[in-house]
Amino acid sequence: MPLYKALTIAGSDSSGGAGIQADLTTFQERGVYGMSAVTTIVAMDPYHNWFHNVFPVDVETVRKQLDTSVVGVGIDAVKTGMLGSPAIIELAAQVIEKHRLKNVVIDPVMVCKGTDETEELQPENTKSLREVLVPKATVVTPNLFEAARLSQMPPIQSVDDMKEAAAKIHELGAQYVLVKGGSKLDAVDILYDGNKYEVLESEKIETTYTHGAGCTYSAAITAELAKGRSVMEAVKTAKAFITSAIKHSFRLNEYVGAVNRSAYREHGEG
Ligand SMILES: Nc1ncnc2c1ncn2[C@@H]1O[C@H](COP(=O)(O)OP(=O)(O)O)[C@@H](O)[C@H]1O
Ligand SMILES: Cc1ncc(COP(=O)(O)O)c(C=O)c1O
Repeated sequence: MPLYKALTIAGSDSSGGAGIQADLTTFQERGVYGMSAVTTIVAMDPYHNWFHNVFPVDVETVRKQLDTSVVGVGIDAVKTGMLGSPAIIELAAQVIEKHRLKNVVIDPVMVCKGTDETEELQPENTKSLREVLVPKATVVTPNLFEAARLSQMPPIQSVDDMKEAAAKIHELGAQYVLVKGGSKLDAVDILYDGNKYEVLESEKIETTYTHGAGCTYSAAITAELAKGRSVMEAVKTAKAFITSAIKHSFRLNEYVGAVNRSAYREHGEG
């Protein structure tokens, strides 16, 4: 069997549900070898309402990690998650450009579930994401909040708004835009390639245990692209994978529940 390799450039989620922990376990579930460059460390405060503290890693340390996988090993696909600072966003864009990386999935993480989702964690990153990194994406995967920020639209409230946002984000230079409706818009996602809107639907699951959903979804897309699948095939497989992971999600504590990345292997789509 050929060995397919994927890289995640993302934050570490100390609670294990999202971030690089989600990405590497998803790569494993999808049969792809995973490597990582840690950009930030997120710690949740168990004494103060699960408050998220974000500790950035310095740019040179990120650069050395990227050299390890990109130059030292070689990769078939890459995804970015929480990047921590404009300097790290720019570094990721430079590495993609310099090494002509293919199969680039940009998950433009701006908020964490379990926090107030109207509160953007690092607003200074949005400008760099729009201008520097999104244009390099094979696929960019914003949720509703992130799609509004990237498209500079007011809050997104309908599937038509999602389509409008997808078109505006496509104009930034991304090849495909995947806007995720999530629990607010009936788990409908819109995939736009500049010509056609594909509507991806799944059953909406009544749960708040969705920590790690976005990371897991974009990591599954990345793994499928690493194996040579088309964007459409990759997104369809990843949608089935994340729907099963949400269906079988579990409680971590009084604040949060995480998606279950072994669910698709254990239960299929059921
Ligand atoms: N309650 C739910 N039931 C089914 N699918 C969901 C639910 N919530 C989110 N999803 C789906 O999970 C994937 C990740 O989306 P979302 O949770 O919006 O990402 P993020 O973690 O970036 O906010 C998308 O396909 C979305 O439509
Ligand atoms: C390091 C890191 N990346 C990404 C996220 C976003 O996670 P989700 O997949 O739930 O949107 C979080 C949320 O806590 C995080 O801690």
